[in-house]
Amino acid sequence: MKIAFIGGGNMAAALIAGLADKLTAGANIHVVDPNVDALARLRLQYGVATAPAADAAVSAADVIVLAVKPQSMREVTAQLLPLIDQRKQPLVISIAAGIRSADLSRWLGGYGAIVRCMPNTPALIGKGITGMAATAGVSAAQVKAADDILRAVGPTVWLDDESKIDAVTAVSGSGPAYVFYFIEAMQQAAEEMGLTAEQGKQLALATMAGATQLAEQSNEAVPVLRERVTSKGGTTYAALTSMENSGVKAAIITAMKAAAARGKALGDELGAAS
Ligand SMILES: NC(=O)C1=CN([C@@H]2O[C@H](COP(=O)(O)OP(=O)(O)OC[C@H]3O[C@@H](n4cnc5c(N)ncnc54)[C@H](OP(=O)(O)O)[C@@H]3O)[C@@H](O)[C@H]2O)C=CC1
Ligand SMILES: O=C(O)[C@@H]1CCC=N1
Repeated sequence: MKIAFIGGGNMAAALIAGLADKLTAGANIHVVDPNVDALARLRLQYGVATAPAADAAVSAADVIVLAVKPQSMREVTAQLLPLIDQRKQPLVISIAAGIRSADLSRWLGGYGAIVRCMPNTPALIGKGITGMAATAGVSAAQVKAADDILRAVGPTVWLDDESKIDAVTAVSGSGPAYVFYFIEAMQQAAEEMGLTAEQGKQLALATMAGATQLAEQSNEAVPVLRERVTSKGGTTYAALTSMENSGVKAAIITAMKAAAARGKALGDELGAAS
């Protein structure tokens, strides 16, 4: 399978890391990006082929992964339009937040074979998760190809309705940043209470990983696991009461809804702008 990435930035690099390792030899991956430094890094690390602009290798690809910023997508599809074989209909996978398949299809001359998906950066270490939705013009073989590609970096979750991708974006696409933010807060608190930065980091990371794995492996619901930590009148109760009084849970829910709303707004703005 020949895969062409359009855009070789953060998220493309995370996917390529997983793919180069698991799915296919690096030589079958071609990356297009105007940033020649980024291309040099990808060549060196993963042995992929690269080019500063879309070329014949894109025309020859079985799968084209659109991994540019949502704001660049209109321009990129205009560059790709003359290079894509409309009869062969190679699979187009977009990972961009907000951009809808219907707009991509229109920009690509009424294109049918589009899968929209939302991966996340833990893909870099094969621990990603991706929400996916296929348009009606995607063949069963292409659905499998899309699933194989994204599963090289973690599990996939297929959605019956593309509009749900905005919710996936808010949960798992942006999610790693919330987790890092929480870890940063734990580390800062650790230091303010007299631990070293290294101790704070070690304790916070092990706690995050341990609690997550416990939640995954336990038969009990997450609130039950939380209650198990919370002794009556104890330290956890003091912390959770403080969080509730500060509205932490409500603020997280509001923040995630803001992420989903931003995804929808990007789709509205950039789709309508075409
Ligand atoms: N980062 C994340 O955690 C996630 C990101 N996404 C989505 O992935 C997409 C990429 O995000 P991210 O990797 O973070 O962004 P980056 O800015 O890191 O990567 C985008 C890359 O595309 C390049 N580019 C710009 N114009 C073109 C062009 N015409 N042809 C080819 N390449 C071009 C950019 O070059 P230059 O810098 O020179 O402009 C840049 O290297 C976005 O649409 C985002 O919504 C999805 C899930 C998670
Ligand atoms: O922040 C963003 O817009 C992208 C999409 C999900 C994660 N990063």
